[in-house]
Amino acid sequence: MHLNCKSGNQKSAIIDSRNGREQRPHGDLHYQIKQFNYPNDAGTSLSDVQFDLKAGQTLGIVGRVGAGKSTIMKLILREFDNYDGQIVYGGDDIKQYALDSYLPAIGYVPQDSFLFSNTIRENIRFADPTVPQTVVESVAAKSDLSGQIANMPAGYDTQVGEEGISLSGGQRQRLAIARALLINPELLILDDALSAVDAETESEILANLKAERADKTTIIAAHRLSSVMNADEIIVLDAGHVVERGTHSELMTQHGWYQKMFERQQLETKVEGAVQ
Ligand SMILES: Nc1ncnc2c1ncn2[C@@H]1O[C@H](COP(=O)(O)OP(=O)(O)OP(=O)(O)O)[C@@H](O)[C@H]1O
Repeated sequence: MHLNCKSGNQKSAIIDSRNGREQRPHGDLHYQIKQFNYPNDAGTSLSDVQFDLKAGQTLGIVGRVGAGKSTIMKLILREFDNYDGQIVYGGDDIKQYALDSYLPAIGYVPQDSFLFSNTIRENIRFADPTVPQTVVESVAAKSDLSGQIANMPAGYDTQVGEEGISLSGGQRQRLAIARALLINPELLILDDALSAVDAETESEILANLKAERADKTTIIAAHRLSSVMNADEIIVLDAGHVVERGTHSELMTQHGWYQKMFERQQLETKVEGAVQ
């Protein structure tokens, strides 16, 4: 089972490769989708989406609501196989890997993650309950959650979920990132996973990830453009197409959606700061 797969998604019948490659994918990720339509959906959800990422690089994906950001990730996560195109990771088509080897190498953090009725510690080390406390503390620190846990009634033994305290949206997101980091994923996918975290905390977490994951790949989909501005490449999607691409500074000279949206968000941040 994939650690963070969204439940309830309509899935096509994906086939686990018999005699599939039983190896963790690592290295370059080549993504080339000519076309993808959801089963039973008349519209085209992705069309001509292409990018290449080397191990250690970060890709940012932005665009309006429903542009297709999550759909890009779903294909990497093998939720659907019925696309025209190819995704090659570590030299092999992702369909050639055994799912049990492939999926545990990917840390997927959605906007909302589930929380078990259990302690903070067990929630973080869900993927491997034998992991020592030092590792749990280390991933909590990288997710900027240590200080918050220290202030909870019983620290890492604090019960959360139905029978315990409830966490704020930002705390839940940080816990989900800690949970994903525990498996030291080759590819970390943050799918609007920092939306409830304030901008300052977000930049601390992103700086930690950059420092700690020098040879690992990260994909960040976000509405807040500050989440992706330090990415090696940013793609702007609209209705399943890539309409702009480049680094932050390149996109800021293109006078397109990215530049306008970035300036608008900067202004909103200033106004909010002045009101507070
Ligand atoms: N399981 C599904 N079946 C059919 N259509 C879907 C499914 N999931 C998403 N879609 C459609 O595909 C398109 C892209 O959706 P997607 O969730 O990838 O967008 P997004 O850019 O991630 O949006 P958001 O910013 O709201 O997260 C939308 O039109 C959406 O309605």
